[in-house]
Amino acid sequence: MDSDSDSDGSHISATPPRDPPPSPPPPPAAAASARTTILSSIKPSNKIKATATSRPILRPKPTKKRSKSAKIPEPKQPLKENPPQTSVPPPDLSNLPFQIHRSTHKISSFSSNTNDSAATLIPGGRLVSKFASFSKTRKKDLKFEAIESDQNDPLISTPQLKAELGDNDVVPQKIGNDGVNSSKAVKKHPNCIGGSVPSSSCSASLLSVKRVKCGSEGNFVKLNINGYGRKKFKFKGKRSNFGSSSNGRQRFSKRSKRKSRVGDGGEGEESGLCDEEGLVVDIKQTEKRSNFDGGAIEEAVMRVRNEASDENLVKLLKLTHGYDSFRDGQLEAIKMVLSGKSTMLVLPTGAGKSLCYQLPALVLPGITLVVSPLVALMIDQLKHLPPAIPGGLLCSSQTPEEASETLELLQNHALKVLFVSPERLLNTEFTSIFSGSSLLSLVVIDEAHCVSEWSHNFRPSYMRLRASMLHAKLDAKCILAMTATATSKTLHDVMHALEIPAGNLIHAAKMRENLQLSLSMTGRSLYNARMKDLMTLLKSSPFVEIKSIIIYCKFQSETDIISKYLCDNNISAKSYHSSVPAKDRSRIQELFCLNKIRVVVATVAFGMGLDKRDIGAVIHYSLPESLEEYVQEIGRAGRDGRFSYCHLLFDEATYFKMRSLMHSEGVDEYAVNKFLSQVFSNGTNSSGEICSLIKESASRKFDIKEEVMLTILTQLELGEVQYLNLLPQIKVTCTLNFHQTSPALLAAKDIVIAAILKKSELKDGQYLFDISSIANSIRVQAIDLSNHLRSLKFKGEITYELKDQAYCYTILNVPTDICSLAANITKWLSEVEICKVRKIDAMFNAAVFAVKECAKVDGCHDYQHTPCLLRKISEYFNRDDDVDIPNKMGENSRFLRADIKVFLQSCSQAKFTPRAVARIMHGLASPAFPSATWSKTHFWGRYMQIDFKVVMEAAKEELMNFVSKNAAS
Ligand SMILES: Nc1ncnc2c1ncn2[C@@H]1O[C@H](COP(=O)(O)OP(=O)(O)OP(=O)(O)O)[C@@H](O)[C@H]1O
Repeated sequence: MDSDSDSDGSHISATPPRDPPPSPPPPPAAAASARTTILSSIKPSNKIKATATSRPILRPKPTKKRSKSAKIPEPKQPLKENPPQTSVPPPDLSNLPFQIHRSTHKISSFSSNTNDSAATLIPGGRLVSKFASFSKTRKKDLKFEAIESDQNDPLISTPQLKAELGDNDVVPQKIGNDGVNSSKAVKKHPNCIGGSVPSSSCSASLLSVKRVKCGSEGNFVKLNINGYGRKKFKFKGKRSNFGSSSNGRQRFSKRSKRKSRVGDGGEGEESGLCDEEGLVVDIKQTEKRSNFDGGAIEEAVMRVRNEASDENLVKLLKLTHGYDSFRDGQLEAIKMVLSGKSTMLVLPTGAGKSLCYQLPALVLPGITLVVSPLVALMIDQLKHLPPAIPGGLLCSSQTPEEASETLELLQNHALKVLFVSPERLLNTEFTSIFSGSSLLSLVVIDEAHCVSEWSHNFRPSYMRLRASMLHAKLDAKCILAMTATATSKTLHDVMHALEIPAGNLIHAAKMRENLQLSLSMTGRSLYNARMKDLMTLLKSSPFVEIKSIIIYCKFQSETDIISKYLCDNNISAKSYHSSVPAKDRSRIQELFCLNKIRVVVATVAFGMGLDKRDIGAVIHYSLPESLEEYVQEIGRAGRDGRFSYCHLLFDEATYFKMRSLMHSEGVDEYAVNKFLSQVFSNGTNSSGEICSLIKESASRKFDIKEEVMLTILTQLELGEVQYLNLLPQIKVTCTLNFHQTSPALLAAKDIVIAAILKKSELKDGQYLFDISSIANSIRVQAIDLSNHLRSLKFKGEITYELKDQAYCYTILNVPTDICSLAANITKWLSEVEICKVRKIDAMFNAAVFAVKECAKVDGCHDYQHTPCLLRKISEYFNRDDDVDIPNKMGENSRFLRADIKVFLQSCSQAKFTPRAVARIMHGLASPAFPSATWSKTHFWGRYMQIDFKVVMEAAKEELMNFVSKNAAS
């Protein structure tokens, strides 16, 4: 396929040229003058009002009392002392599932040794190692902007905060609660909070956890994720054991989520310090930790084991987490799990789902395995484990040594909680640890909606998480599935896959009541208008007073433009998306958490695993893809229980663009057919030979996105007939050099090297070979071969480079009828595509309803539509997903067929499918038709407003005409 040619004839069309591209945002001066105009009309009202202009202009309200300049944002005051200044009556806080307290303490930072990355913690209070809080999101694809597959990528950068903030930002002198000057506040992994952790012996006996032998550096596991800061953790200052805080050494620890809520629980105000990963350190909590009574916990655990009564559980909660009571749904979920019942738990964002596995993990005899979709999330959750619960994680970025250290801890019963990605379950070495071992007590599926293709965030790797597989491979006795956002259809699907009985659903997904939802619609394609509206919004009350804001955008380019625009207008802002280097993303998150950046302008990549409690506003600069995404993102605001503000700016043009994007993963039966033929081209092989499919080239060849290929492969493994067995993905093309021993000598004592010499091609003195074919020739797993090469490299014998990430599998059954299999798979994928389109339609319709149709009763007024949006959200989550949602798409255009015809003539050398043509007409890039080439065509994105299916139908007809004409001539 010649997809790189852009025909000269593309300028000929039946329609006039498109609108000119949007002009850049106004210069700061212009914006400033606009601002002056707006400010001159300030009225003492905080309501958002429309001006006489056609575009809604949001008027700022003067700040009643501001003690500091806008540059140094004030910390929010305690709610009780300073209720939000809004015309909307503050919510009835007594209804909140938690009490609200605010810190009046100064936020400051402290120094740390930041170069090490780490991850596993074991009882004994040693910091096993430490890691940065953020990982790289590899995919640029919008849909998966926030999703990091452990299998695929995530680079975790190590923060260099001290260097980045400069010494001024470092607060090295901290006086411990015991009065001792702990001049070096050494950063610790929070799951191993130095002196504040209970005595190891108590913890170990309590949990029947064996202490692991440790070297001079203590119980240490290195986890230098993805090579960042690949240094051993160097402990600065005197290391203390569990309970050693009693020796007078003050420890600063990251404030865990539960710590922050200790303050909430009415135990006085927090003392907030920020550590270099941006998490607040709470001295009071550290005191709690140092008072941590392992013996008491052990007794409380025993009592719960004897009788899981409310009283016993509350006592345990108090001892482990410091909370006085459970929140809605928690106690019920914990009791279900403790009684061995698989449970589906739906709680809103920030409602405390983690606790529902943390306590059972402590009480249950075996290990709790937590499957999580993002490495960033795993890290976050590991950090927030209470000190009594030793945890670890396994991810693909670890070296084999690091991973085997964690595995050793696991097998030695030194871990109670282990975080893994779903891809880990492809690893038979890993799953074999559990099968038939009774090692595992509980499997937790975090973000369980990812299991369902009807969710807003379906992950192919999550498909693997079916009860049958979990029982068979892991010997899982009990499953806890958790999510904050799932429609009835998604829930049904997840519960079906995980075999959770309907009666075991705990659904307390009522939205938090401290979020005020407002929205405004901007004029069509008025890029500048939207930008100005945003600026006006930020200069208006209540946003002008808010010190911590996230602005969500759909496109990476938007985040860069907006953050620059805000900076030009004296608002400290940074853009955040998956193309920002991992290290910079880490830094941005840190600075945001330190309140050194007021606004983060981000794609969906930002937020997951972020527990910044004082985010006062979330602004959507463009429409979220679904109400699920909207709910998830606004859920970042107001985690401290304070009144917080969420504004949605939207417009029709962006809706059309995004609706088009919902079709970007669709596939044709033709492509699926070709793909399946390639997958099964090797036929069955009883010896279980490894087949591999290089992701990038296959994706281009079949014009199917990588994520979709994986979905198909997973379906082939998990469908009614098991056609294949997926193996972990690896890079298959290897270029190798020998260094110490001669190749022949090494081959004589190493079977792998012998095979390489036999099967590789010698090119410029380097040996070039395919990992899977070498593995097949000596009948080892590809992953084992890679590990073997790694160890030879470690010994200095060889160096090598790997490239070409590939899907690996073994074929179990070859389908008798590939065509009907392809038809079935395509039908299923097209239903998924329709479902995504419905989701964005539902989002758009809810927003349009609020703006245009809301009768402004029940408390809605001006731009503020909390009641009606909440109603729409609730209806959406409770109704059947299959209902058709009216949409604004055009049914046809009289120029469409003519334009397609001209386009096909002008690109006669390229091979198109109807979908490929429709994508180009909708301005959608695909692996075989990249935007770098095809966006140059005159027709790119011209028919975005015509329903994709209609364009595809027209393309099909024109292609048939074109082919028959060519055949005739
Ligand atoms: N019973 C409780 N009392 C007080 N605070 C609690 C309680 N349970 C949990 N919390 C706190 O609530 C916060 C949010 O908890 P958690 O991170 O588990 O929420 P979540 O439901 O997983 O949110 P998300 O869906 O955004 O990941 C944490 O700071 C946690 O410590």
